[in-house]
Amino acid sequence: MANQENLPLYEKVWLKRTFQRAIDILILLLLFSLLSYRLFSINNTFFTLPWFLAFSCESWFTFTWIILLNAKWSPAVTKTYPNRLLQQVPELPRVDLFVTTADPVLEPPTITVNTVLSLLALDYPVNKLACYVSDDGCSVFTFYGLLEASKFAKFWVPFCKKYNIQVRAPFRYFSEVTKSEDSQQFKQEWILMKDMYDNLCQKIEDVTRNPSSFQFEGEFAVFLNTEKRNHPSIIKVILDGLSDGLPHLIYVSREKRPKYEHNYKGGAMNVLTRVSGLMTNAPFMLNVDCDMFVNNPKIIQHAICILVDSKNGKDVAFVQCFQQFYDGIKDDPFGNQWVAAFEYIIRGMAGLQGPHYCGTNTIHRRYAIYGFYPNERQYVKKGKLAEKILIQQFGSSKEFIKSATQAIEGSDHSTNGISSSNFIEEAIQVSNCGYEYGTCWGKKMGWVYGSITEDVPTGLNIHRKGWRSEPITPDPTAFMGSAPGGLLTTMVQQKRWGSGLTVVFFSKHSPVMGILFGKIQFRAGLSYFWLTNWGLRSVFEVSYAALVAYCIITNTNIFPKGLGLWIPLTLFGIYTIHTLQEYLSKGLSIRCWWNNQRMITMRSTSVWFIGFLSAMVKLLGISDTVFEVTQKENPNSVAAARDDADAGRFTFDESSAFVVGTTILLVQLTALVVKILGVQLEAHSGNGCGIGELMCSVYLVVCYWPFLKGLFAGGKYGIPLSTIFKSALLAFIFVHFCRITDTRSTIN
Ligand SMILES: O=c1ccn([C@@H]2O[C@H](COP(=O)(O)OP(=O)(O)O[C@H]3O[C@H](CO)[C@@H](O)[C@H](O)[C@H]3O)[C@@H](O)[C@H]2O)c(=O)[nH]1
Ligand SMILES: [Mn+2]
Repeated sequence: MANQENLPLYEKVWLKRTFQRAIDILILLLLFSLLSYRLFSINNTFFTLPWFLAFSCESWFTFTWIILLNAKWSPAVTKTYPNRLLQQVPELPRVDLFVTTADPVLEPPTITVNTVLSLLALDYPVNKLACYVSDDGCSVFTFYGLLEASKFAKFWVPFCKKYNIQVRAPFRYFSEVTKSEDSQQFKQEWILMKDMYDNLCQKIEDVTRNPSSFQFEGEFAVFLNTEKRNHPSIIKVILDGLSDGLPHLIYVSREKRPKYEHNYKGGAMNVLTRVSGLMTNAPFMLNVDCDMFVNNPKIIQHAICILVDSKNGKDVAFVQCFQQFYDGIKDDPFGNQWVAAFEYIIRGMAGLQGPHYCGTNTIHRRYAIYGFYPNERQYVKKGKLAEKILIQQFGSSKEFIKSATQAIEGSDHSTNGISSSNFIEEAIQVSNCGYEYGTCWGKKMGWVYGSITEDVPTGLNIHRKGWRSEPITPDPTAFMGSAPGGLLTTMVQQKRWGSGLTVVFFSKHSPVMGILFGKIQFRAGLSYFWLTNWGLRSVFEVSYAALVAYCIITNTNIFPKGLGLWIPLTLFGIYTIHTLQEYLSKGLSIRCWWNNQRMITMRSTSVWFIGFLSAMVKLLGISDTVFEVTQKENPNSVAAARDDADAGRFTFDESSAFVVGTTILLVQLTALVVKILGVQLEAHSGNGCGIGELMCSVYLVVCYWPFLKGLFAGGKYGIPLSTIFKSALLAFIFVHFCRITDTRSTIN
C-alpha cells in the first residue's frame, strides 16, 4: 500500500502470437510465389489483358496482406488500475459527456433516453459530469423524452448507486428478473422503478404515436413550425447540475438552414464541443452514439487512469473502447458484430500508435481536439496567444475564446464561469450555421469534415500530430449498442463506409500524407490502410471476380495448371484454416466464421464498390454523398424481434445496394452454365480454362448463396424483378463484351 504512489495507473501487456505470425508469413510467401509464377510465365501468349489484370489484382492482394500482417504483428492489451487512481490524484477531472441523435424515427427517443440515463448514473462524482445531447432531428419528442427522463433519473440514479447496479440503461436492466436471494426491500424498490420506467416509455410512446395532438406550449413552444433542416438553434438546460445529485443535462439542436452545409455528425460534435466549452469546459469529453449505453459504470475511471498518468499518459489524445453489441443475432449472419476484427486489428494497432477513432465510445482530451500537438502547451503558455489568431481558429465568440484559452493553458479544474443567464445566449451564437465560417473548425481542428465517415479523418488528424491513443477492454464491457438488424441496414452502413473511407484515402487526411508530412509512425500509418482501403479494395475484388468469369466464358486460363496449381490451392487452404482458427480461438462458432467470410466477400464485391463509385463521383465534384443514418430498433422490442422467424434471414428490396451483388452472381452463373453446356469458345493453343477458374467461380456462387435463393423466393425474401432485370442487363453486356474481345484476339 505504501508505495502505491509510484505504481503506474495503466500498463501495456504485449501478447504473444507466434503461431499466428508464422502462418501470416507463410501466406505472404505463397502470395509471393504466385506473383513470381506470373512474372516467369510472361511470354508472347501470356502477356495479355487477363494476365495483366490477374497480376495487378494479386499484387494488390499481396499488398493488402502486408498491411494486415503489419497491423496484427505486435498485439497489446492495455490494463488500467482505477483503484490506484483515487490514491494518486487529489481530485478527479471533469468529464463532459456527448450524445448524438439525428432522427426520431430511425432512432426512437427511448433509445437516446436510455443512453442518457446510463450516463447520468455513471460511477463518477456527479459534480464533475455534464451531459450534452445533440439532436440533429430537432425533434420535440426527443426533447420531451429527455425532460421526462430527467424526472425519472431523480429516482433511478440513487437506486442504481444504492444497490450498485451494473447495467444502468433501464431497458436492459429490466429485461432481467430479480433473483430469489434479493432482499424484500430491494424487490419492492425494483418493482417501483420498473413501474416508473414503464410509465416513462408509455408517455414517450403516446406522444410519438399521436404527433398531431401534441401541445406546443411552454417549454415546447420553440419547436412549433420548425423543420428538420430549417430551424434556429434550440438550447435547453434540462438539469442544471446544482440540485438533486444529478449531473447537468443540456439539450442542443444546432441551427440548420437549407443553404448551409451541416456536415452531419462531425458538425454536431463540433457544436457540442463549443457549447460544453462555454458551460463546463471539462478537459476530457466522452462521446457516444445515441444507441451506445454504458455497460460498465466505472468506465470513466478506467479511461482517466490512462489520460492522467503522469508518465505514459501525457501524449494520449483519446481512449477508445471497443464497439460491442447486445442481443446480436446468433452466429452473426450479417457479419456486423466485428468481434474478430476488434480482437486482431485493434489489439494490433494498440501495439503501434494506437487504435483509430471509431466514432463512438471514446474519451477525448479536449486540448487535442482543439488541434494542438502533445507538447505544445508549454510554448503556448510562454507565447500568450494573440487574440487575432484565436478568433481565426475558434471563431468570434469572446466567451468561447476565454474558455478555450483556459483549456489550452490547462487550468483543468476551473470552469469557464459563464453565468447561467448569458449561457443560452452565447451557446446559441456558437451553434449557429455561420459560426464556423472562416475558422479552423472541421479543417485543422475538431471533428474533420468532408467524409461521411468523419471518425477516421478526425483520428488521423490527431495521430498525425504525434498523439497516441489507447484501447481499453474492461470487464464488464464498457458500452453496448445495437448492431444493424437486417441485410439492407447492414449494406447501407457498409456502403457509407466504402464511400467515406475512399474519400479519406484520397484526401489530405490520408494515412500517406500523415506518414510523409505528419508524425504518424510508418507502421501505424500502414495499419490505417486496412481501413481507408475498403472502397478501393472492392475495385480489385470485382475485377478478379469478372476475370474468373471471363476466363471460363472465353476458355482461357489465369491459374497455373499441373503442379503450379498447388500454389493457389495451398494458399486458399491455409488462409481458410487460419481465419477459422482465429474465430474458434475467440470462442466463436464455425457458422459465425462462415457467415463472416461470405459477408466479407459479398460486401467487398458489392456495396463497397458502390461506395467507391459514389466517392469518385463526389471527388470529381459531380454530386455529394449523404450520411444515411442506420435504422435502430426500438429497445423495448429488440428481444422480440430477435426471436421472430425473420431474424438473420436475408430480405431484399429495390435498393440499388443489391444490384451489383445480383450482377456478380448472374455473371458467375452464366459462366458455369456455359461450361456445363460445353459452349465455350475453342481454347487457344491448349491453354483452356482449368479447375482453378472453376473453383473460384463456384466459391463466389457459394458466398452469394443467399442471393441465389433470393432469385427464386417470393415476397421480401426474393430479389425484386426490377433488380433482377437491371442485373441481367449488366450481366448480358459483360458476357457480350467477353465474346467480342475474344473474337478480336482470335482474328489477330
Ligand atoms: O447528420 C447526422 C447523422 C448522424 N448523426 C449521429 O451519428 C451517430 C452514428 O450514426 P449511425 O447511423 O448509428 O451510424 P453507424 O454506421 O452505426 O456508426 C458508425 O459509423 C459512423 C461513421 O460512418 C460513426 O460516426 C459512428 O460513431 C460509428 O458507430 C448516431 O448517433 C447519429 O445520431 C448525427 O448526429 N447527425
Ligand atoms: Mn450506430
